[in-house]
Amino acid sequence: MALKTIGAAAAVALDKELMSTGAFSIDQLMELAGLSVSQVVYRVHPPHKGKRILVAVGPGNNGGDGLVAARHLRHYGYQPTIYYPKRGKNELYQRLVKQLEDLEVPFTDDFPAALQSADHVIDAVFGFSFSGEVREPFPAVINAMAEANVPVTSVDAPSSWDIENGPPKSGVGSNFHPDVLVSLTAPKPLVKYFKGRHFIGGRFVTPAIAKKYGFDLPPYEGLDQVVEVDPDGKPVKL
Ligand SMILES: NC(=O)C1=CN([C@@H]2O[C@H](COP(=O)(O)OP(=O)(O)OC[C@H]3O[C@@H](n4cnc5c(N)ncnc54)[C@H](O)[C@@H]3O)[C@@H](O)[C@H]2O)[C@@H](O)CC1
Ligand SMILES: [K+]
Repeated sequence: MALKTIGAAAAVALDKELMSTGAFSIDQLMELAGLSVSQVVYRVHPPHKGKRILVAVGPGNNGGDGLVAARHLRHYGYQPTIYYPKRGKNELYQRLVKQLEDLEVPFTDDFPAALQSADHVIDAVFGFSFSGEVREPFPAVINAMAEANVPVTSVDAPSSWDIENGPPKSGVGSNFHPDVLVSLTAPKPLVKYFKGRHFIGGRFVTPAIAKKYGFDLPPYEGLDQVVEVDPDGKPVKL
């Protein structure tokens, strides 16, 4: 049995459908996506392994998931730091920033320096709308994550990877292999190039939507917002 995936165009259509006929707001979906990411970090990197979490935040909704995850992690007792060089003008992003500021979560302009004192990194730079070559100021961030001595958890996609074809053959991102991936809603085709621990999150999909887009709902247990799966898509029992 192969792991079922959805391509970039299907991911965009599914997202739109949830927010139109599905009657969800973007805030709700982003909150649940970010909550999933925070639960994965708690599982793979519990606080006793080190509380300093550096979050690389991109300009779109993938970045928004990272901002939400950072807020939850702060409430779990971690010490997140945010790198957010291209801030979205959308008021949703501004509210997420305000919520972090009110929790006294620091923001940094120097990603490589912040990485020196981080215990874990969250890559929330790009998700399913990434395409082409990585533009400034993100090449240095991708390179730093590729060479990090601490584990990296990528949100929805390893940033800089092509959603269908995985890591670039050369240049920025060609050596970026994060340790952990949280696929939101459903895995994207790039998962076949990913070798680390793989989780599925985003516990908001109805059985009808999953059927329409041709994937299986993960067998979430109890209160969990995430399921770890093996390369065949079978749940990993802890
Ligand atoms: N239904 C879902 O699955 C949900 C998805 N969400 C998140 O939303 C993400 C998709 O968000 P968006 O569509 O806003 O897009 P992304 O966050 O994937 O990225 C778009 C941003 O990156 C920039 N960008 C694209 N290619 C670039 C390049 N080569 N160099 C530099 N910048 C580049 C674009 O200008 C845009 O600002 C998903 O991956 C997921 O993380 C959640 O927030 C909510 C629910
Ligand atoms: K990402």
